[in-house]
Amino acid sequence: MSLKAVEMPHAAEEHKRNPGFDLDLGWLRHVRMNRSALERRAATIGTRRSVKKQWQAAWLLHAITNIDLTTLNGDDSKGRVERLCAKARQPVRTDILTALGVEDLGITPGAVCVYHNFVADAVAALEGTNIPVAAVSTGFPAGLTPLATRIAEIEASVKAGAKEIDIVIERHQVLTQDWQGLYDQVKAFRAACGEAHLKTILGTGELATQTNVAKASLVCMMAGADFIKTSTGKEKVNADLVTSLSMIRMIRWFHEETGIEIGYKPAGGISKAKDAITYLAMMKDELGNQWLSPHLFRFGASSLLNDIERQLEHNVTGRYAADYRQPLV
Ligand SMILES: O=C[C@H](O)COP(=O)(O)O
Repeated sequence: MSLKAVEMPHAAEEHKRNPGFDLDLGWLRHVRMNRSALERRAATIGTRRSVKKQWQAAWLLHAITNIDLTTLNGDDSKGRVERLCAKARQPVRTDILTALGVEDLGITPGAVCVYHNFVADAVAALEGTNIPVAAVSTGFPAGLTPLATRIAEIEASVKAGAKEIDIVIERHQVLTQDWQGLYDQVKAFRAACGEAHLKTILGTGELATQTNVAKASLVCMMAGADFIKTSTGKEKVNADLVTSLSMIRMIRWFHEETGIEIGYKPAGGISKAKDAITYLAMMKDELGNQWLSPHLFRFGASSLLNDIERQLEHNVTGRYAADYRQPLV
């Protein structure tokens, strides 16, 4: 099998960061999302092309590079975080990689994502790799601790070695259309991040409308977000394709107006390899190939990698799952 045509991107690839812009309420007034139109479009994603067998493994290997390998549980421990980091170092069994002929590609996930208290343990466990540690800071998952506490939390996570900070916004600011309040907070979070990249979690399942999702996305990008992310994984409704379309269309619009490429991170409930391929197809169709790179696209996921590894094993043993004959090239 040849996997040469699929470029394996490097997580540390140089990329122009979002410098942030003024809050433009006039632009915000033009933002409207039509849920039925989004639903119609979402229903077509992944249905127009079929992935040939030999490309399935390539797409899945690529998807691994997009994963923020995550553990965010109340019973997390140093041992669990170290096991997760060991998995990040070797995300797929060597015998599977050898059978695929890709043992030399050095495939690793986009980041390891943990609570602040485990950042130092993760950094130590990943020493000698180029896998960054991402921290969920700012009172995750509700984001309702005092602002000064949240800013101090970001600073502490950066000091402990986090290269990426996933913050949560205050959902009520969106529900009451307090765009200035949201902008000011995200701008303060961006300043506290310094060189660390800022991902803004919107908690989309709690934002009531797709227009709210789109407006919150835009405000976060104006305030300097490097990524916009759907969910904490703790809301009742987490990532889905309809919400993803609202967000990535705002990424497209922001890029058209400013020239700045913002990353997208769907998170929560994405656990199947075939869903990963559907998301990649959506990114490719809506934003183009460059948005498949880990510096512009991540899955926030705790169990997706396990399913991808299982599917790769099926692939090398020639047992192709029927529902796996899916979209793409
Ligand atoms: O940001 C990542 C999510 O918390 C992970 O959610 P998951 O456990 O449903 O994959």
